Amino acid sequence: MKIALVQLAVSATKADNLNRATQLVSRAAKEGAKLVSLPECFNSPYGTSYFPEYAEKIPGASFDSLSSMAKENQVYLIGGSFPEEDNGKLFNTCCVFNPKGEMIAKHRKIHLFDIDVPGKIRFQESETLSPGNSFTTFDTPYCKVGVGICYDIRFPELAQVYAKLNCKLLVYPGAFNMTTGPAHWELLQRGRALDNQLYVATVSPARDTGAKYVAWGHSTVVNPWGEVIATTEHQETILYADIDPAYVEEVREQIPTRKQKRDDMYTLDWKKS
Ligand SMILES: NC(=O)CC(=O)C(=O)O
Repeated sequence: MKIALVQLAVSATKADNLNRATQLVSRAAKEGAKLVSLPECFNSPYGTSYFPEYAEKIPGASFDSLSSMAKENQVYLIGGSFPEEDNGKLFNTCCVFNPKGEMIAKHRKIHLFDIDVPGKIRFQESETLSPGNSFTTFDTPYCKVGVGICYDIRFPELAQVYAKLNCKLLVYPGAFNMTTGPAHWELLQRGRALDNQLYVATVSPARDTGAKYVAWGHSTVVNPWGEVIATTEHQETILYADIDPAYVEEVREQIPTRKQKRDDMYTLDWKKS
């Protein structure tokens, strides 16, 4: 399965973001991608003050555009994320569409990005957002896919649950920054991929040095062996990679850690379906 990660240059103008996303998804499909992903906050700048202003209901205008992009281009589309308003609460939400344009999954960021690194970065998503409470997977003809958003990648248990649910590819739309990006972005992806012996893809917005929150960029794909098989710098681009579900099985047979877990000593316990 050829996948395409759209590292979109996100501006403060929602209509421009939607137009650029439409063009780039169409270009990715013409290049043969079967699954395309947009980045976190693909239609608004990333920041707690922007979330209330840019929030939309689901369904709504951005939802409709994403649905059309998937249908017109006959692709599975992971719609990055946008701020969602529901019953007076805001969420950082990713909608996933099948090639008919139907929504087949919706992920609300489970782990909110609340950090304070003195002198570097303080960010408190919980100032305006509420967390999601569900796991998100969907089926394609090629393999099952698990979805997380950005900070979700820091929680190995989530990736482990997805691996147990038989996902062979995890996709994280995400916007790391100039402090945590160089330090942790690739390391986390390789860790999640190697621990769970599956593919991990991350999709960042392009870097805008004039923005309040400067994204690291560097959208990347890591294979089940822990190798980076595709990556890029920080400009707007489309990153392509081939996902081979048979290779996941091959690696799992070669190094059978999944069968060697000591369930008599520890188990992964999850409380939601
Ligand atoms: N923006 C995020 O949600 C996460 C992030 O930047 C980090 O974990 O670092």
